[in-house]
Amino acid sequence: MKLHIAVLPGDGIGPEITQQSIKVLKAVADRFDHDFYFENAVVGAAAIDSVGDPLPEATLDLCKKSDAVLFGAIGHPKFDNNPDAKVRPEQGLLRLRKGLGLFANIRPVNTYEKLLDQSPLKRERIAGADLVIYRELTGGIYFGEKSTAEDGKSATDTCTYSVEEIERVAHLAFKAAQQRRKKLTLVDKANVLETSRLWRKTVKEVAQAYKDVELDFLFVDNAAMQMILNPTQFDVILTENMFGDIISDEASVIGGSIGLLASASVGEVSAMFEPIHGSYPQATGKGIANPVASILSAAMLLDHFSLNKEADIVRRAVEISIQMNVCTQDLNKDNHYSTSKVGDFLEGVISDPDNSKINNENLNFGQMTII
Ligand SMILES: NC(=O)C1=CN([C@@H]2O[C@H](COP(=O)(O)OP(=O)(O)OC[C@H]3O[C@@H](n4cnc5c(N)ncnc54)[C@H](O)[C@@H]3O)[C@@H](O)[C@H]2O)C=CC1
Ligand SMILES: CC(C)CC(=O)C(=O)O
Ligand SMILES: [Mg+2]
Repeated sequence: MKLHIAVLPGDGIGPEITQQSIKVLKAVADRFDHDFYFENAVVGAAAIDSVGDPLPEATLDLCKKSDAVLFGAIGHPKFDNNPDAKVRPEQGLLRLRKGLGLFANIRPVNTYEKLLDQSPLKRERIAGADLVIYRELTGGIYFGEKSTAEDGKSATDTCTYSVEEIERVAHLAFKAAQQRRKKLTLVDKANVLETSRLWRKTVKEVAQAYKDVELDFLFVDNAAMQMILNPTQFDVILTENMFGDIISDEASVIGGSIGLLASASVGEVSAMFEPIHGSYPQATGKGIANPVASILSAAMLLDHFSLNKEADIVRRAVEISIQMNVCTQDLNKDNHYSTSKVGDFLEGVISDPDNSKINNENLNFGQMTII
């Protein structure tokens, strides 16, 4: 398959983790005879520094004409520490999501046996957790009108949702639930927010077309608690933009590190693949950032184009690296590997024509024979 992939490394650890995903995708392309073409563009603080705009037109154009976008992360402390800055890196990401119509952000959360004791949560609470968050991505309070009073003494952000915005992401979430354990939990704050009441009403109506899916509801404050107390109760979580942003970072604690959590942002036309974490500025250039969230996002890219065998191999390689402790310091304190060494290892596993590691029973996971 021929794929043109726009690469937007962004800021902080963005470039170093994205580089590992490209290594992995190139290894996949070599092994399976695909033609993947990569073209870079600037976004975020890097784009503000170079052209004064966090999402230059050329970047958006490249993304629009590419088959997919691989996104790193944006954000820089010089903006985080300056509330008066009018032009900000995060605007680049929000405009990109809006400009590409990426209304659904899909964030899978699972556990690895080897890491069950790495989580601050007890093994028995998290073992078997396997959920996916469908986060609405182009509406809600992040995109509503904002203002600050002239005297600087008050500020406003508005949260707006339309039925259509809710319906389109809800359909995707219900379809995902049908392919999984057939349970969908809507997370909202319908006891307080008008928009949440619209979500409940609309999602109940959408549910009529998915009678095989059990629908339940949780207020977001309770959901935040349940995520930690009993994450195995969840299958598909559907929620609005800001709640999804928050509970997915929280959910990353289950797996052991936010450096493992991947996502796909999809719309009618475009698709972008991005780790859920940010630019982790403290780690920039130190080789300590976990590249796996980005690499698993690349696996979601492969799935998006129905390259499921290829995506499985990438996920399998990640399992092997975790099983063999080939991990960055967030997961392996004593004997950690650098960001690029983890990438090299995964590239090696994927490139091995004999699948010696992939098919090695001693590595102790379910059988998967790659032909
Ligand atoms: N999608 C994006 O580009 C996002 C950008 N941001 C931006 O990133 C900057 C930093 O924000 P923070 O709140 O510190 O969030 P962050 O996600 O960058 O980092 C929070 C913590 O998570 C851990 N972490 C994150 N990525 C990791 C990785 N790959 N490997 C190992 N550990 C990792 C680190 O302990 C870090 O201190 C800000 O400017 C923020 O606006 C934040 C979230 C998402
Ligand atoms: C700019 C932020 C909305 C990015 C973020 O935290 C996310 O998408 O998870
Ligand atoms: Mg976030």
